[in-house]
Amino acid sequence: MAAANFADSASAATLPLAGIRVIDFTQVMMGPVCTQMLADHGADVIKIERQGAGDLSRSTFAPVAGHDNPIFCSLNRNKRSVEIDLRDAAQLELVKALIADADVVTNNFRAGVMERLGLGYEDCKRLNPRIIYAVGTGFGETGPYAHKGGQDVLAQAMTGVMARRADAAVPVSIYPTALADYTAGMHMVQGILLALLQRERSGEGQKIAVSLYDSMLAMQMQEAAMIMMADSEVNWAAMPLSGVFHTTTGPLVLVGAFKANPLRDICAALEIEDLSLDARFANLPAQFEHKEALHAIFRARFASDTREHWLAQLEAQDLLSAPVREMREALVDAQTLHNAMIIEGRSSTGQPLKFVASPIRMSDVRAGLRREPPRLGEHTQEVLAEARALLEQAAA
Ligand SMILES: CC(C)(COP(=O)(O)OP(=O)(O)OC[C@H]1O[C@@H](n2cnc3c(N)ncnc32)[C@H](O)[C@@H]1OP(=O)(O)O)[C@@H](O)C(=O)NCCC(=O)NCCSC(=O)C(=O)O
Repeated sequence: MAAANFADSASAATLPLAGIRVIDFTQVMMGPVCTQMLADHGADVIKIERQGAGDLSRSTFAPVAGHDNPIFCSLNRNKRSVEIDLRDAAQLELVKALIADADVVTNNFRAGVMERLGLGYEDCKRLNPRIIYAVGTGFGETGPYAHKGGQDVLAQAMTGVMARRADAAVPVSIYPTALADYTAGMHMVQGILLALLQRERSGEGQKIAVSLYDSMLAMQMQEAAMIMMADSEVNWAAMPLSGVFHTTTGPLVLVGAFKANPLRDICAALEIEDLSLDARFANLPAQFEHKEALHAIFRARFASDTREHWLAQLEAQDLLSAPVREMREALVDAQTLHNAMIIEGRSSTGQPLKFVASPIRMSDVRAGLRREPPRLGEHTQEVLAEARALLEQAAA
């Protein structure tokens, strides 16, 4: 039962993916973050879960298990949950009836799992030539690592992302969140939308595949081109006019870039002589060479006053700068609230639900919370009745 403060379900019909049905075999993060984006924007996402345990993220990491686990909740709003034993022939037939009538099938099992279940792309295409079949793996469906279990941190480790984080005091934020899962999940969304568009013209579906590994390589497109085309490493962390600096009231980050003479402007903000006139710091190569001397001057100035003071000074020079802060602060920030980035509801058991909203803003519609994250198997009877009706219809 939906709580009273949920978005009006009638408004779902106005969302861009209204009428699109997704049979969703995904679990943990890469797949669920993709299908939540589809669900937020109006798709009917039917989440197929293992009997008894369900999605691994119902029981991972968080202190609360099951339906109330915030990790699970953050990835599974606006979906229906069905508990199914895919090894049971009768239940598998019902799932196939759903696929025959659906638009999209998604999974992020290890390569080969869906084929062994009789639910590979060729099987699904035979059931429904219009089906769009989206696969997320760790490394690829074939190739030397296809058999390995995939996980976010492994993809970051193997593609150079982790190696880049050599020093915590740098203006690059990498690793300590599920970058690979989120990126690959968003690539999966894009692949599905592209295939939906192409289906408009061709009348046929197709398979799209993404992996954690490829997404991490793609994310580093600039650094990769520098290595392959100029045999040079871009080290954003070492940029001489950027860095994290400590003030009397907390750290700030300064990115001295995208200006004609950022060093002159930094000096103006710090109210010191213009160091860009000093031969040691006159150009970028010289600034690299004497970075330690430059940063010693910056550090001493920043340490002499408050963060608020220095941010105002830097902003007055239109220098890119920001406080370095905890996520707790960002979640209640005026810009976060202004952007409507938090959506709230209350579950049917009375649990407060509070999530980060879809970051995609559309001028005519706004995705919201229509369904609470489902209890395991909450919609089993309802969805199986729909599947039986589809089977009867097909037989008639
Ligand atoms: C996450 C995994 C390592 C989990 O590995 P496993 O738990 O060993 O699962 P597998 O995918 O290998 O296989 C699932 C098995 O469960 C069976 N299975 C699944 N669903 C059902 C149902 N409903 N009924 C019956 N049986 C089922 C399925 O047939 C397979 O059996 P068999 O056929 O007998 O094998 C892997 O799925 C994987 O590499 N996925 C791709 C990359 C990925 O998404 N990684 C997690 C990202 S999240 C992340 O990084 C993070 O949050 O941290």
